[in-house]
Amino acid sequence: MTATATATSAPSAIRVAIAGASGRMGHMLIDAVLASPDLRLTGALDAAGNPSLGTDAGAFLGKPTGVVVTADVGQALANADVLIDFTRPEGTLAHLAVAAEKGVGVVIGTTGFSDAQKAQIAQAAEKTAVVFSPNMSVGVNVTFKLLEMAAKALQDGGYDIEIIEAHHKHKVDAPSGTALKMGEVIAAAQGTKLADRAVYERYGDTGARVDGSIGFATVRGGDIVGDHTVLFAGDGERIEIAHKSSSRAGYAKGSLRAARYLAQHKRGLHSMYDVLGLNS
Ligand SMILES: NC(=O)C1=CN([C@@H]2O[C@H](COP(=O)(O)OP(=O)(O)OC[C@H]3O[C@@H](n4cnc5c(N)ncnc54)[C@H](OP(=O)(O)O)[C@@H]3O)[C@@H](O)[C@H]2O)C=CC1
Ligand SMILES: O=C(O)C1=N[C@H](C(=O)O)C[C@H](O)C1
Repeated sequence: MTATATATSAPSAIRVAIAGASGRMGHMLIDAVLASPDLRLTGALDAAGNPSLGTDAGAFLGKPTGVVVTADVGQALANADVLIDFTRPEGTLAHLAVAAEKGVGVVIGTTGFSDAQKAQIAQAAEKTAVVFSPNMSVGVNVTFKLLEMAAKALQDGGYDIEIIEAHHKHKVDAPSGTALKMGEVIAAAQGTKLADRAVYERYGDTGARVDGSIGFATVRGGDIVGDHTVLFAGDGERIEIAHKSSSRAGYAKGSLRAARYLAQHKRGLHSMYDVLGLNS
């Protein structure tokens, strides 16, 4: 989706603030919100020292919005129903703490959280509604479902599982949040835990592959938006389940669906499965 026109928002529009406003996802999200009549951009947040601070959030599109990019979380959330946050874990957690106090819903797209940080998100979701997913695209979430099915069906067939992901050269976390989630989905479908099976590195005299392990391989380069392939390697055959993003539009579109979903919820930790009705 590339939004081309600025829509006039309805009086009842959901008021949306964007964190990471000048980032790759921030720009996609601002463009998408401005093109959605049922949403209104009311806040834009970025890191202290970011060159966009003090400028109009729509300046990069040549579309003034009247919303000025700020590093002040309280100011960015003053008139917001929902915050959409694609920043870094420490930024997201700081924004979430303020949003939880104000009862502002939060869509968290940021990846790279530790287990302790994920527990903080769950705690904040007792006060406000949160959608937390390492991938907002409908296609990736359907891919998770396909992986659940494949992992169950192939469990006793001696298939070795490897997850290969590729992203642009600016990405700072590895493996991607999506790749980790794929590993979790597969492990859970097989009645196990990823932590007991994951192999994140191989180098030198590794020995033979450990049966039942789930291997991860990471590629970084150029402007690759996001590719994920899960390989089930058996005797005499291989199955590959892959998703490839050629644009960030799918992530933005899914995030807006999550924002609309949050406008109907007061608290609780929700996933994109909840938003998309994929739980059954
Ligand atoms: N769930 C999903 O569907 C998707 C998730 N992602 C995830 O979203 C995140 C952002 O990705 P992307 O847009 O490519 O990254 P960018 O680096 O392009 O943008 C991040 C933005 O957040 C700002 N930021 C960084 N640290 C902080 C902080 N501590 N407080 C406030 N703002 C901060 C950056 O400002 P500055 O440049 O000044 O540091 C920048 O404006 C990543 O974790 C990525 O993995 C990405 C795509 C899809
Ligand atoms: O950093 C990115 O770009 C992306 N990050 C997410 C992840 O870590 O899974 C989602 C998507 O793959 C793009």
